Amino acid sequence: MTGTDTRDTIISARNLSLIFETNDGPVHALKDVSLDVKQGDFVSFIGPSGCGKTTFLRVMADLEHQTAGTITVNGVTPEEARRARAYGYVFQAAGLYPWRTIGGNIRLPLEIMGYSKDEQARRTAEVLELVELAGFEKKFPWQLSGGMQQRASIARALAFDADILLMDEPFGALDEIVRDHLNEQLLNLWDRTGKTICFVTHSIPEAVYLSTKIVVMSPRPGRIADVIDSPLPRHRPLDIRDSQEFIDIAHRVREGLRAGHGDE
Ligand SMILES: Nc1ncnc2c1ncn2[C@@H]1O[C@H](COP(=O)(O)OP(=O)(O)OP(=O)(O)O)[C@@H](O)[C@H]1O
Repeated sequence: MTGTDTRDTIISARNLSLIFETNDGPVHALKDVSLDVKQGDFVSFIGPSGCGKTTFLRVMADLEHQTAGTITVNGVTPEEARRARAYGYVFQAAGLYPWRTIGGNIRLPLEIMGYSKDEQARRTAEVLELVELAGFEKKFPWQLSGGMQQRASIARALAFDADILLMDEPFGALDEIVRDHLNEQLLNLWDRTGKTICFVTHSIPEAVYLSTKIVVMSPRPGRIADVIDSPLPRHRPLDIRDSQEFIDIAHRVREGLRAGHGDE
C-alpha cells in the first residue's frame, strides 16, 4: 500500500522492547520493534524459534507488558482494547474443554460476558456456519478431527465478533493437506468478515499465501528484519503458489530469515 492508504491504523508499535528477567540473566525477547497494522490487513509473523513472535502477539493481547516503547491497539492501550473485547485469540492447540460440546465451548466466552441465551444461540450458529462446522454443535471435541477442532477454536474466537483476530501458529500441528484447506477457508473468512488478522507461523508458503503483509523477524534479540507488503491479489486460489510472483516473495522472506541468522 502507498501513501494513499486511508485505512485506520489498528496496531501501532513504536520502539517496542521487552526484556524477561530470568535466573540466567535478562532475555531480550523484543528489541526496538516498530510496526503499523492497518484495518483489514492479514499480517504474518515469521522467524526462527525464540525471535519473539509469540511475545509480540502476547503484548498486543495484554498478556505481557513491554519494558520500553509504546503500543496501541485500536488507538488505545492493549489493556483498554482487551476490556473492550477488541480481539479474539487462537492458540497453537485448539484448547477446547473436553467435557463441553463444540457448541458449549463456543458459548463459554459468551456466557462469561453475559450474553442472553438467545444471543448465545444465534452467534454460535453463525460462527459454526462461518467455519463450516454447522451440524457439529452437539458433538464433543474428541469426536472431531484435529483440523475441525482448530476450526471450532477459531469459531470460539470469532463468537463475540471482535475486529481483530490474533492467531498463534494455529495450524502448526496439522498435516499439509488439512493445513492447505484451512488456509483457504481462513482467507475466505477474512475476505467475508473484513477482520484484521495477526498470524504467527513457521511456514514460508503459509505466510506468503495468507498475508497482505509479512513481518520477518530475527532472534537474539527479537527484531524485525523485513516487512513485505504483498503484491498478490486478494483472491488467491491455492495454485497461486506456483506463480513467479509467489516464488519471488517466498525468496525475499527466505533471504530475510537468512540475514537474521547471519548475526549469530
Ligand atoms: N515468560 C518468559 N520468561 C522468560 N523468558 C521468556 C518468557 N517467554 C518467552 N521468553 C523468551 O523470550 C524469547 C522469545 O520467545 P517467544 O516465545 O516470543 O518466541 P517465538 O518466536 O514465538 O518462538 P517459537 O517460534 O518457538 O514459538 C525466547 O528466548 C524465550 O525463551
